[in-house]
Amino acid sequence: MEAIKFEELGLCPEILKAVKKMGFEEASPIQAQAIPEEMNGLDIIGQAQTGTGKTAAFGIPLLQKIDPKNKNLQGVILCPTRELAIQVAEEIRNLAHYMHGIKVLPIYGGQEIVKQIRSLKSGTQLVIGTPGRFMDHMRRKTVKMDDVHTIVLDEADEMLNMGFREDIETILEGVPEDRQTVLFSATMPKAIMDITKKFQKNAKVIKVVKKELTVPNIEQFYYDVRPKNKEEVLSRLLDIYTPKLSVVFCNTKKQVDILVNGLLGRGYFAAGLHGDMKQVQRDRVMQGFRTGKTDILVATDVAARGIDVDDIEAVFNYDLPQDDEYYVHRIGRTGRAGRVGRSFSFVSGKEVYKLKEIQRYCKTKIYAQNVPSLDDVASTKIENILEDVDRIIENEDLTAVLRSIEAKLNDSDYTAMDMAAAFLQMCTGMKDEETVQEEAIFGDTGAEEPGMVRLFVNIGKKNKAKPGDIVGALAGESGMPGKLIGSIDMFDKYTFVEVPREYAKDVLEAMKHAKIKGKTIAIEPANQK
Ligand SMILES: Nc1ncnc2c1ncn2[C@@H]1O[C@H](COP(=O)(O)OP(=O)(O)OP(=O)(O)O)[C@@H](O)[C@H]1O
Ligand SMILES: [Mg+2]
Repeated sequence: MEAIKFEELGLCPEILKAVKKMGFEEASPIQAQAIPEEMNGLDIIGQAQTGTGKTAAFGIPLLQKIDPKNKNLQGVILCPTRELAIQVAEEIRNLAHYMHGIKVLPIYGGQEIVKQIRSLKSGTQLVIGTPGRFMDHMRRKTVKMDDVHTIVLDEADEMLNMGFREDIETILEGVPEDRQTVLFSATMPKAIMDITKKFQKNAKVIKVVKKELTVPNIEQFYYDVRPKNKEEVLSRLLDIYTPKLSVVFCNTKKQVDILVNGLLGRGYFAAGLHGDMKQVQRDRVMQGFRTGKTDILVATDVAARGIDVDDIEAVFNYDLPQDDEYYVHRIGRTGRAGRVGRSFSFVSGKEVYKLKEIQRYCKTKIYAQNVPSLDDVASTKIENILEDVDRIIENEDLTAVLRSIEAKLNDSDYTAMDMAAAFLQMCTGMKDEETVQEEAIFGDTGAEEPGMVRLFVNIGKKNKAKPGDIVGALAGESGMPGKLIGSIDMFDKYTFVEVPREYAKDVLEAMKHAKIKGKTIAIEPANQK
């Protein structure tokens, strides 16, 4: 298809200017096809692959329809997760950058409702919200629905899924009947298409037709890995492919917590994201990931849909997703807006049949690969370093360091080869990075005394361990008797212990396999709670 320029779509000059500023050169196929139809006021069901600009495809025509002089609410965009609501609001704000008098507000649970009410009252025309919190405002009558002319369901299939459906129905009942209802997603199962009839009038289906549901610029691999080896295999793949940013999907919150601890213990900059975390913490994690302070996001499916972070180069299915659609959305966190990406899925035993089914659903090929050996990892590390060496020798001025090397050579019996080998050894060892990591791992864990780190110990429901037993186990396993006892408290199946910061990492490592009265216990930093 001929590329379509934004200028051909009849947009107002302010939006055209904003689109240029955002670096969009031409409209993506879904934008080219959906924007004109939406501007004609039609109800739309839009389906296009992940990362192909659906947000702007519904955001641009919606902004064009907002009357800046009218300070009432006019448009509502619903998203399944808080992080997505924040991100979509950001993209819409960028699109509205040159438009005056338009106020865009994300509202989601976990944020102070009083603050939201105040912002809503100050003349917000466009709200991007999660269904639960939006409904809350409808009930409190803190949103006025009379002038709402457009409602968008981003990730419509997810939102119309059983879990969200009632909320969505309630919201739609509160919106004036002559509204425009717009649904978008990368997947649109038939069952959902049937439901949409209830909410839309003569909806026009706009499907950017592609054979595969996943984007072709993602290389997809899978590995047969026993559950207990997953963490090790993940580390090897991270070391070999060195993705700038990666997302690792797990099926449970608990697995997210366990894996984050494991990766931190191995010296990676990882952080977890799941629904049991406080909102401030979720925001902090996303912020850290977007700015590259954290380079591995370990998440449940809360991060599977819509999340758009430029440098995600790899997605891992640490656990295979339960639903086929989720595979599409999860791996779609990479390979966005024409970039390349890789996905790695772990299967164990019979799960390979599930993977084959996913493959049929996506109409794509997922290639089997052998788990890389430690030798592979070591040689890749060396190759990468030697590539850096090429680049440095070609591009950088080395006069000053050459002088130091010369001095050392004159001063000793070493050859230049000896020194180069020692440097290479040092570079592959990564020892320094681990010490830098220390502070980042534990942060403020809420320990009473300075210099101490509070660790949670999960002793299991039926384990009748006492504080003394735990301290004993800690001391015995880590081989640091006497040093570990800061304070210890006991409540229900969780207890916590405070240990000196410099030992905290060793304790975590040692306690992975520790047993109290024959039962294994789990231990983790308190700031992960
Ligand atoms: N026309 C365009 N040209 C270049 N980049 C674009 C264009 N439109 C959108 N983008 C950028 O592409 C990225 C992906 O867009 P977006 O998040 O809207 O994808 P999506 O189709 O909603 O994906 P998902 O199904 O994962 O939600 C964003 O960073 C967005 O700013
Ligand atoms: Mg999207």
